[in-house]
Amino acid sequence: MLELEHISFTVSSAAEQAEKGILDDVSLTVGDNRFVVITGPNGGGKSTLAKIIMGIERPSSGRILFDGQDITGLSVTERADLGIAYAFQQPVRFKGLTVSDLVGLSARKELGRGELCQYLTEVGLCARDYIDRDVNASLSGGEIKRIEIAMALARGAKLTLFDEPEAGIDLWSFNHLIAVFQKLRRETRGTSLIISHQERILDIADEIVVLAAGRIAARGHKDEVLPKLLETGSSVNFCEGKVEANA
Ligand SMILES: Nc1ncnc2c1ncn2[C@@H]1O[C@H](COP(=O)(O)OP(=O)(O)OP(=O)(O)O)[C@@H](O)[C@H]1O
Repeated sequence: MLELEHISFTVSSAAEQAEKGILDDVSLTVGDNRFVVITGPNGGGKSTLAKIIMGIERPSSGRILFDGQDITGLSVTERADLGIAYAFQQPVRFKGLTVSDLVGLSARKELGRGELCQYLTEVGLCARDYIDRDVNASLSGGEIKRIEIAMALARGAKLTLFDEPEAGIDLWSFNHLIAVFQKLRRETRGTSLIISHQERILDIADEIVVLAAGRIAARGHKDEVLPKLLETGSSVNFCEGKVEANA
């Protein structure tokens, strides 16, 4: 279980010569084997929250507990050892490594060729064409993205964070991606915490969290939150950090 307790994050803004609040008193509990989607307007603080959960950024105040253990002061590596994994919004390209090296490294165990192929096929890549390919600039953004998701699947962490997995992939691959997430949810392969703007990903969620202006504006079962987000007549007051339906 992941518990965020009163997380705030501020940075010093040189331009304004003042502290800028990015996250403001965010508290959130995510149970085991849940499929939770965090959404909200650009700049609302979603990626920052993901980085704080990963250990890339430290909160200015508040605590993070994972399976009851306070991990606020732990490094990225220590958190990875506890079972927290992350698929980046802009995946990194590694020169000199093949796709199979990366997926194998991610699994942290020896993977047979069959297993490697299975992970690549799951994300819509023809395994034969990619398995021995170098991970370099010749791969498209969408291909890199799918390799990154295959790595996350191979890792099989207790908690996997996906930051805008839909970014930069075409419609065909997107359909595959939806199928991958549906399968992930069906097979309850650990907890998935997904940052997304995509309605079809929101629609798979057990729970939707709306983060706006650094605060949790709405949170609940998708059947409750999604209609409010989609309602044509709703007044979505993201700036003040709340989502409300018109009376
Ligand atoms: N280190 C930093 N220094 C200054 N401002 C920052 C820093 N990190 C994040 N921000 C600002 O905080 C806000 C939230 O950024 P964040 O990337 O978390 O938003 P987001 O909800 O993920 O947005 P998007 O949907 O566009 O990806 C943005 O205005 C961003 O410019």
